[in-house]
Amino acid sequence: MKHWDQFLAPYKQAVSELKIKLKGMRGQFELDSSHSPIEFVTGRVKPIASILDKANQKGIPLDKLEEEMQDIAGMRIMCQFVDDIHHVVGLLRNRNDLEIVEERDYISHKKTSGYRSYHVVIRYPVQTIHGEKNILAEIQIRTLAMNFWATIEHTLNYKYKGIFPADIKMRLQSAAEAAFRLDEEMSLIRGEIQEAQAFFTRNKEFKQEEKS
Ligand SMILES: Nc1nc2c(ncn2[C@@H]2O[C@H](COP(=O)(O)OP(=O)(O)OP(=O)(O)O)[C@@H](O)[C@H]2O)c(=O)[nH]1
Ligand SMILES: Nc1ncnc2c1ncn2[C@@H]1O[C@H](COP(=O)(O)OP(=O)(O)OP(=O)(O)O)[C@@H](O)[C@H]1O
Repeated sequence: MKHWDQFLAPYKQAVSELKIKLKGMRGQFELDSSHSPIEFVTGRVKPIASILDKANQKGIPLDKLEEEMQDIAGMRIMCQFVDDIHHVVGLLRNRNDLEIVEERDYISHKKTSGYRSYHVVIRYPVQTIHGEKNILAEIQIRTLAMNFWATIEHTLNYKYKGIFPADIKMRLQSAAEAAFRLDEEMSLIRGEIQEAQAFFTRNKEFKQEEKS
């Protein structure tokens, strides 16, 4: 158990730091009074049982986890619009506190399940009392609609242990297309939505100023 605590410590540190940094980006857009491509951010360290399951399924030896399991530290960035995803990827590419080692575009190339997201694998340096340690982390970037679909599908996956009955599989695929059409529709009225959001923000600030 102490061994796992030691092994996972840099991953925990990376997730905490990345949460602060990525949430900080949203705050910076707010300060600039410009549309934030980041709606919200979550992160997690992969549960030990899930690490062991995945290592077993993929034939990864436990002494090769650091190099071969890319999602022990995982972040998720949720965006309002599909275009925001590309904006976020651009922001990540420009950072010099992390290095992008791989990008997987499951938006242009959706998975057969219907899954859509943009995945970026990064190498991230964690400062420890024993010096710098580079770890791999996975950042999944998706719209709110893609996240809704993926969350529901993930839950059902647990229930059916990955083997969906044919009708559920079909419904999930058609729900994924409906979620994507929703993203496309929202993109068409993006200007209107952002104008309304800017109006609400100004109004809120004005009311707060009036109170103080
Ligand atoms: N809900 C849902 N999530 C998915 C699906 N496919 C990938 N993901 C998410 O993306 C992660 C893995 O992304 P991939 O790029 O497929 O990584 P991989 O190493 O090729 O495949 P995994 O063995 O699934 O990790 C998973 O751990 C999930 O969080 C899917 O069909 N449904
Ligand atoms: N990159 C990530 N950022 C935030 N949360 C994540 C990320 N990847 C997975 N999660 C969530 O963490 C929880 C546990 O993750 P776990 O690694 O067991 O799931 P998984 O993504 O299905 O993994 P696997 O690739 O092993 O199938 C789930 O609720 C999952 O949705």
